[in-house]
Amino acid sequence: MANASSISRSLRRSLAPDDLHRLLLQRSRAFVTAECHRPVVLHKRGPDILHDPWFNRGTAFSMTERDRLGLRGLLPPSVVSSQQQIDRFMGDLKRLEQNARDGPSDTYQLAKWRILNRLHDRNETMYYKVLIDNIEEYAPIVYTPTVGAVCQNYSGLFRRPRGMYFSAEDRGEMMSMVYNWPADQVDMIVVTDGSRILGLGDLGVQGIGIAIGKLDLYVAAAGINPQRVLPVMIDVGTNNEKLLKDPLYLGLQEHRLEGEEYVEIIDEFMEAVFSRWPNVIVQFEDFQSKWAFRLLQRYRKTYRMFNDDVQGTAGVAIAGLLGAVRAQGRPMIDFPKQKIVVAGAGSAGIGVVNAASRTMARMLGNNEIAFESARSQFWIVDAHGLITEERVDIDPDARPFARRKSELTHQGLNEGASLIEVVKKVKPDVILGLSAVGGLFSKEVLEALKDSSSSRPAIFAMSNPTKNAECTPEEAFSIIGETVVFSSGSPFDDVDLGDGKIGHSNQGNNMYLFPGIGLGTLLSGARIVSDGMLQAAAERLASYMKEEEVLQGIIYPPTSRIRDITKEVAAAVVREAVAEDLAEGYRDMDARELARLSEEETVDYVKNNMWNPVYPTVVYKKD
Ligand SMILES: NC(=O)C1=CN([C@@H]2O[C@H](COP(=O)(O)OP(=O)(O)OC[C@H]3O[C@@H](n4cnc5c(N)ncnc54)[C@H](O)[C@@H]3O)[C@@H](O)[C@H]2O)C=CC1
Ligand SMILES: CC(=O)C(=O)O
Ligand SMILES: [Mg+2]
Repeated sequence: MANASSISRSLRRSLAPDDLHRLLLQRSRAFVTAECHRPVVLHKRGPDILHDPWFNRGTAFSMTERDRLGLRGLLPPSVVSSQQQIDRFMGDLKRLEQNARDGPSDTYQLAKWRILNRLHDRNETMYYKVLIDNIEEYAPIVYTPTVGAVCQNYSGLFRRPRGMYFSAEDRGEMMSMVYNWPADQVDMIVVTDGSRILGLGDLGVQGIGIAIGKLDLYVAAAGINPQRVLPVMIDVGTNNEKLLKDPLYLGLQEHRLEGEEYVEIIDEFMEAVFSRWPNVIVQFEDFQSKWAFRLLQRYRKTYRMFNDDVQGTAGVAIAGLLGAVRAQGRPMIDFPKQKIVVAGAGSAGIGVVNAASRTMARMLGNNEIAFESARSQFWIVDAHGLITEERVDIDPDARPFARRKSELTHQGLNEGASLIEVVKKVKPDVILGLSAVGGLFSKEVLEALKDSSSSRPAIFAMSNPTKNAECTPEEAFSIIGETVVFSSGSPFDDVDLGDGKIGHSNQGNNMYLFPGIGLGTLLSGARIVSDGMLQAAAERLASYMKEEEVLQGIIYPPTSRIRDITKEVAAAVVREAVAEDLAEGYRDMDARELARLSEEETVDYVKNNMWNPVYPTVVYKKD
């Protein structure tokens, strides 16, 4: 490389002083420029580059660099300039100052999330030890409600990528891209397309936060090895106009793909991950309802997968509904007599009604009459009011539960009747909200519930995050009184009812089931996740609660017991997989050995296979 000193003596002599000075300056500029552009030879690829602060440039890596360096899929799809990176960082910093001046809000929770996230980046073992030992305090940070705010602010909070991103631009590349992930073994994938994150709507690529949060619980509650989990975002665009206009948004800045094009991308993703990791389990999370049902039907008989919002939520709701029956001092077998009003007919609401009516029907004899009788115990109200068979363009998934014309006259209700009217006329034992509408169980609705035919009406305000809860426990206990059984999707504190009495606030969230469903499927080696396995999980959660607890209105365990309950749920799933002849075994434990295990031995087997956050002995071996 030429430098200033390489000007020959004869040339120096032949030039006028000014010309020589100009030439020297020119040459020195050229030298500096050439030095800056000299390629840096890297001896690492993929994640090792992203974790090296000297070489990492995050989202500013161009697409060709991502391909050259094995980074495709390890970063959100948008390529940004270094100035945009700085703008994003400064915007985030300023927002924090602004919020702090306005008083405490999500900011305080987000600050905790940032500190935990930094620990997660530095030392996974320590991060999970902190999380497991303080799960009650930190589950609301890494999971709902704070994870909702994290997703909303993701582009600002983004520092270091976690997980994989498959975008519409990666069509035809996924089969090779999966090899950019460093781990040869992946047990659990949580995948989202960001189209319905909690009750916050379409957050596009920013929804990756929910997949990360769910996998944190897989590690903390189920003891899945953190080196074998993979959060995934499938970015097919977003219909969130605000994000589309945001220059700092990290996802594809185009509207969502629909129809067959969309399905082809998800198909390609499934083929790619199962081709590299044939034993992986894929949990679908927070897909908008129309795709949630369709993709579940498409894959559930061929792949080890389940949809948490449809199936996990259903199981948790069933366990809680059975708990509410017991809280009335009645046996679980009385469940089919409960009248249940459900607000919300999306993936979660319909998933609950489907599974709960099947549970009732089984208790009634599992025949056609039983199914008809079970169906008639549910009233579903959506954004357009009560769903009846007179509904024009009725959603096919809701159709089986539409109230019949003959029943309507008898009940004095009409198509589209409001929630208040329905509660007044039906006098339900339970109202269950999966509507994503905060405050939907208004004072009037709660007043109407006072006329419930139950001695202990139950309220499930299951929508997330906190601001979307259909009502708060304070509202429920103050309006209905101490008899009410209350649960919510995001955590609330118990309510002091005076005279030493406590109004228990249960957390009715699928986090009590999905970790055990995943772990049980893994340890049984079941090729699919059957209805029976899901039912076994729900029943184990229901029976986990002791009589004296449910009589006090405690229908779900506290988060502090989540590791223990997950172990029990996983063992129930393993046993059901064995009973259904679906289990193919795991590592040394083949199907025959699994079948020989007693109930107690199955629980031990699960416990022994759970990862614990302890530093392993590390030794150096030369290649
Ligand atoms: N606690 C838990 O474990 C879980 C909670 N959820 C929560 O459930 C909520 C809904 O989830 P999806 O079903 O997937 O969403 P979705 O958007 O598909 O469904 C929402 C439903 O609520 C209905 N709705 C809207 N306004 C209403 C109103 N004023 N009255 C009655 N119904 C109304 C809509 O018509 C729709 O049927 C979300 O907030 C989500 O966070 C979801 C899964 C698990
Ligand atoms: C808990 C959960 O899965 C949801 O709110 O979507
Ligand atoms: Mg969800």
